[in-house]
Amino acid sequence: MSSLGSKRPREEDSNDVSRPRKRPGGAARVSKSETEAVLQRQHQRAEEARQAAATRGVEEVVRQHYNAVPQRGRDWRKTDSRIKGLRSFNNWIKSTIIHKFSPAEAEAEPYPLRVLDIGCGKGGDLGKWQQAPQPLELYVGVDPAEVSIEQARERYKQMASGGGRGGRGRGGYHGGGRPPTFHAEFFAEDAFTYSLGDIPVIRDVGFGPGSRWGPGGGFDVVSMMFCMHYAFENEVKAKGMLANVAGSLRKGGRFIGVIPNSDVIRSAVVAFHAQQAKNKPPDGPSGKAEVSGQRNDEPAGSESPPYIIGDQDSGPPAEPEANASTKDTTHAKHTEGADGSEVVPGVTPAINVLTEPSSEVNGDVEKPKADTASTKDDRLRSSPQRNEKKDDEQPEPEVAEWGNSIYRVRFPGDTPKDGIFRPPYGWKYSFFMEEAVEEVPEYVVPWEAFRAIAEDYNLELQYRKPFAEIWKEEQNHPIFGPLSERMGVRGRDGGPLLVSDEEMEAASFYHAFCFYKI
Ligand SMILES: C[S@@+](CC[C@H](N)C(=O)[O-])C[C@H]1O[C@@H](n2cnc3c(N)ncnc32)[C@H](O)[C@@H]1O
Repeated sequence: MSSLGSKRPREEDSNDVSRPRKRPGGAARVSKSETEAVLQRQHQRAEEARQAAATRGVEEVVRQHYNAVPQRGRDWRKTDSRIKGLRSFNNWIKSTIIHKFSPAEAEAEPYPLRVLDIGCGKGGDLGKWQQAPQPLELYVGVDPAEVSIEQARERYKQMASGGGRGGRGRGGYHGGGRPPTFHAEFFAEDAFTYSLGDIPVIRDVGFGPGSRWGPGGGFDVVSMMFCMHYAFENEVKAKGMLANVAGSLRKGGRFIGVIPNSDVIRSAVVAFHAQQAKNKPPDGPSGKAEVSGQRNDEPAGSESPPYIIGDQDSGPPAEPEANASTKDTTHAKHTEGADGSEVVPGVTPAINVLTEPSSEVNGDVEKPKADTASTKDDRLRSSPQRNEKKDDEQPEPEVAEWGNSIYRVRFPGDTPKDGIFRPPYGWKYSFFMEEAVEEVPEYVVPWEAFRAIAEDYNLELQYRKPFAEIWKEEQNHPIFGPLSERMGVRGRDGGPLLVSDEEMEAASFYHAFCFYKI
């Protein structure tokens, strides 16, 4: 498997072979120098382990987290889950996006789809693809969490043996019921670091940049549900991810997905800074460096270089991040803009001001580091206690944090005052979602910057919408309306919404998108 960026880490053979213990009393014959040597080796090993843990990549943290998420049965998810409304709603959104963007282009000649699901997890979307309006012939699932991949394989096998539940008549779009009509393969692979062109079935279908002289990829749809934000740790990963997406798609193919909405993040961050300014004593400077869309590694006051797409070291222009309501028209360019202080309608997260150890370096603000997420305990440290300042202590910087009893977002350090994240990579926050995500590091995907970079890969924006708007627009659709009832988003016969306000606020953190490969 070739690497897109770095070299594949080799799995070292474990040297941890237990030796037989010395018999009792044997220690007495070990000399002092031998004991010292053993202690020194132990010390060295402990130090190596500490260093390994400190440098453990974010991908490793994410992989381990998803591997450890228990697989719960559908009955549990439908009855015992505290967030069953949110689960149903998110599944309905995914089904709707899959349905909307995998129709036959030439209705007269429908052909079976080839779908690549990057970050497929435990195969939760297999049933949705089974129920897509256009039949599939091939589904390829890729995810670095090998336990999840095994569970996805098992799920497909169960579907193939007719063991799935639900189906169109019983539970909507996410069960199966009928054996799948398509062939499926699953691979444990990091799709941001390694080229997917090395996976035999993907190579067979077709993989490559493509040009007007030759073919590109052979997939009709690449799907990335709740996954792409992990790629924005750095430029190499984000572009590695895009090279895999674009390399897999045929001309005219679609790239669909859902991710956290940077407009929501920006609104929350801007509101946080506004609150900070209000709390500031009226006289005198705060002494705090202001982060206002300037690269963190530049001296304060220097001008940002012009943004060149694809240039390793350039950030995007002070991006007027798009208003999230792009028109749903094929090939429509995303043109709406919004000023930096806009708050996404209907989504004004409550901001908590917590304190955190300083990330300021020499008056400049250090960009969030790509290290592991802070622990839940860190997160729950109460602000009043930490605000107790002794006279000789420097005031601790405060960090943006918001959420409710279901979800929580928290930046570990400073954030740009205008909510514009430049450069567009590496803006880490920790994310907690009840029953689903335990304090995993995620990265802001600054939308306009991402859209511009995607164009470099011949991916043109076709659709982008926040979840809440999708619900508003599609709830009475002749297909998606009844589907929402079958999936438990609302009661039967146009009954009440079964998603609580807190669940809807958590869902409103996300938006969905579709790009078109030109
Ligand atoms: C929130 S889960 C979503 C799973 C599934 N798409 C869904 O919607 O239910 C995010 C998934 O992204 C996967 N992921 C994280 N880093 C990845 C990478 N480098 N390549 C591919 N998948 C990745 C995780 O392992 C995890 O399964």
